[in-house]
Amino acid sequence: MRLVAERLGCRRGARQLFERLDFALEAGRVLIVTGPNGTGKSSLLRLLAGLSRPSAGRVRLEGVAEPDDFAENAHYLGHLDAHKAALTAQENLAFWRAVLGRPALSVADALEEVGLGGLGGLPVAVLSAGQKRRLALARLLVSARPLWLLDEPTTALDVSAQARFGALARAHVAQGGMIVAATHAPLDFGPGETLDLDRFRPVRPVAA
Ligand SMILES: Nc1ncnc2c1ncn2[C@@H]1O[C@H](COP(=O)(O)OP(=O)(O)OP(=O)(O)O)[C@@H](O)[C@H]1O
Repeated sequence: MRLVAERLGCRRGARQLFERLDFALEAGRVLIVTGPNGTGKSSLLRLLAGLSRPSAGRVRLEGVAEPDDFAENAHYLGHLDAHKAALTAQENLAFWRAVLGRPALSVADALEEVGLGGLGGLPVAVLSAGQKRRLALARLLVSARPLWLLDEPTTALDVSAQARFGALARAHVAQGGMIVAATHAPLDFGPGETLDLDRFRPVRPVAA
């Protein structure tokens, strides 16, 4: 499996954020996307997830049965955790496991993996910010999807949760998964490259 971006451009409102972006990500590799605030890291991830359209170029996933069906092969984890506050952690995760399909870990095992074993019966409303983030990350584990698109995945995580998630991410990559992660933090998710989005800002003509 291979994720390929060709001559990608992204416009938000009146601004061209980046253009002429090419990359190819192979199975078992990681792409860390960096750049100052506002360069378009989240916009790139949304674009890869199919939540918005590029202003130019295209993205494709090679080596899958339905090449255009990105959604079936990708997990997108944005800034928002997408939990129902009134439901318990277990109920939220069971919902996502049923909706996402391709079941992987059980709800109980996924909660254990992210260090939430014992808290599954609590309503999400009473969880701390870091616990909510851990629950969002557990979603990656209940449904098997090769491509993880992660926007600042370690926000609000304490040092041990960061290490724990780093190990889960490296295991995913070691099994042939792929990760594209936007981050300001140094993340070790396995072998791969760093993409500095700042290098793809549009070049403005110099005034005469
Ligand atoms: N819906 C929108 N309409 C207009 N402009 C937008 C929209 N969404 C984002 N932008 C602008 O696009 C730019 C890039 O935003 P984006 O969130 O992709 O940056 P980022 O690199 O992820 O930033 P950060 O490091 O702060 O998370 C920002 O200037 C933002 O204001």
